[in-house]
Amino acid sequence: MEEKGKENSIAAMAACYQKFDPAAYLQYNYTPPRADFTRKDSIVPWKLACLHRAFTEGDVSGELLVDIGSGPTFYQVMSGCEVFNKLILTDFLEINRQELRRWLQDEGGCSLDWTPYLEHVCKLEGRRSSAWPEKATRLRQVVSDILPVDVHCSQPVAPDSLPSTGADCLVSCFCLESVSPDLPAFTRALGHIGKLLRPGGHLMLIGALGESYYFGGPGVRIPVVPLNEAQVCESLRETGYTLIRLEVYTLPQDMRVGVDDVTGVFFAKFCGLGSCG
Ligand SMILES: Nc1ncnc2c1ncn2[C@@H]1O[C@@H](CSCCNC[C@@H]2Cc3ccc([N+](=O)[O-])cc3CN2)[C@@H](O)[C@H]1O
Repeated sequence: MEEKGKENSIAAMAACYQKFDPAAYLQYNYTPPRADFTRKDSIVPWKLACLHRAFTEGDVSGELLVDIGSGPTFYQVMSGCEVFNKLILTDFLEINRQELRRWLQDEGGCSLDWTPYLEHVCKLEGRRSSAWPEKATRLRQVVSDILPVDVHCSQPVAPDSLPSTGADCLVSCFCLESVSPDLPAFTRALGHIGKLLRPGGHLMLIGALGESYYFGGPGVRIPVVPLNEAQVCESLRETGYTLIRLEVYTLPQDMRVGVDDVTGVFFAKFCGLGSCG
């Protein structure tokens, strides 16, 4: 696609996000049935289990974890916040960065109660679920910044906002495929964020399979580039990542609630350029 065409399709995607509604988005995806902690086959417990295992199996370490495209959610860093002493959250929209700030400042007015998530991750860690306030304190302590990000820029975050050596680990959930007009744009975005990672660092990626749209609020239909597992792995291989593990969740019928046409979710753990370690 010509340069002008690429710019136009990315600008059109950015325009879709101007009506994104964090509260509605959280309601659609982060409440039952998709976030039902009493059900083994609910999506959110599956994602939290993947993240817990990936962060605690011994090969992931360092100082700095960066979450790319945090949206208005924290679940994706509730395991990583125990491993890293510094955590940077990022999002494209100020409205999402505000939502993150509201919870971090613990001043009330948040759109979602994260307590059941904190309790569940405590249990995954072998702790009592009543230890959730300590986990909330830990998460609030390690978050050092909430930055604007644009994965379509060759430099997705402001220069000097990360150490020159890069992040030790990146996590990104449901972002790249939801902001890329097509597969080449998805692959380019992957390359852009890969430059934020130190050699041998790790990338944890959660994304939607077979999704062509989702609702980011009432009537806010946002296009998504439909991906299958092979395309995800090919894009990551092209970008120089080494696959450590790929896990796939297929949505049961009652998890298809009309807010998107996603058929599956993938969790992928990768190691960046250079030796894994
Ligand atoms: N250029 C950009 N660079 C970086 N971030 C950007 C950019 N543009 C927008 N953003 C930022 O990226 C966005 C991230 S939210 C994207 C939602 N992804 C789709 C949605 C998610 C979801 C969740 C759960 C489940 N499930 O089955 O449980 C399924 C699904 C599938 N549907 C948003 O925060 C925006 O602010």
